[in-house]
Amino acid sequence: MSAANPPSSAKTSLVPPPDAVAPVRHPDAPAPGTPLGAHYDLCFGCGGGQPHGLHLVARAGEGVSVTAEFTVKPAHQGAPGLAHGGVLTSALDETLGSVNWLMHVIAVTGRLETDFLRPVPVDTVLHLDARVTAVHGRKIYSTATGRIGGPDGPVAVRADAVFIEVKVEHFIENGRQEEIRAAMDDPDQVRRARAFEVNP
Ligand SMILES: CCCCCCCC(=O)SCCNC(=O)CCNC(=O)[C@H](O)C(C)(C)COP(=O)(O)OP(=O)(O)OC[C@H]1O[C@@H](n2cnc3c(N)ncnc32)[C@H](O)[C@@H]1OP(=O)(O)O
Repeated sequence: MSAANPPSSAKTSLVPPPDAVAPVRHPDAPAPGTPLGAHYDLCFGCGGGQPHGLHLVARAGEGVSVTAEFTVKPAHQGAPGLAHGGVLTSALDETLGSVNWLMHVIAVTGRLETDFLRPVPVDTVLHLDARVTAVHGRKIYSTATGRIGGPDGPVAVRADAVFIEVKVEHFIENGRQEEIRAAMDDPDQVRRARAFEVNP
């Protein structure tokens, strides 16, 4: 797609087309309850190497779903004492991004639409839940919620998304060489696979 010729809104719809199919869990996907770990140490969403990142921790769920937690820190404020909306959207984006690994697919966010239902104070644990609802070619349709006060608490944020499956070239051609080289040299084989689409 060229930047000068963006897709029409019909092409970026969050509603799966009628011939979309159900997502298929990869046979080697981690068992429900298994922590997924960071896909990249410097990822703003999940990496341990980002001091002000979200440090989001995700676990495999049933089917093609994950659960995750993110604790809102003072560095994540927008209004005094409240989480910034963009940060909450990042937490939803990261959780939705991680669920694609259960299909052993590498995908990037194409479209993400967030509803903000309740304010989220600093120190709150946001309990996230994301699942893939449908797949159509390279398009992956998914949905996520973020609850406060516990995993069964009220929904504070929710999002619907379309992720687009990409090949390793997406990162190699568009990323900075120094980070790409470092990620490729990562001794953790699973993390390397998740970043670069090579089945371990
Ligand atoms: C590795 C895990 C990382 C996880 C981190 C958390 C997730 C992220 O934040 S990823 C970072 C944010 N996202 C990005 O940077 C993506 C930037 N965008 C791009 O690189 C490109 O536009 C990209 C790859 C999405 C699509 O480009 P391209 O590969 O040329 O696809 P293209 O052939 O135009 O479209 C393929 C299909 O996707 C659809 N599509 C393309 N863009 C969108 C969009 N924005 N929304 C919905 N659908 C779209 C097209 O309509 C087309 O559908 P169909 O097959 O039915 O015709």
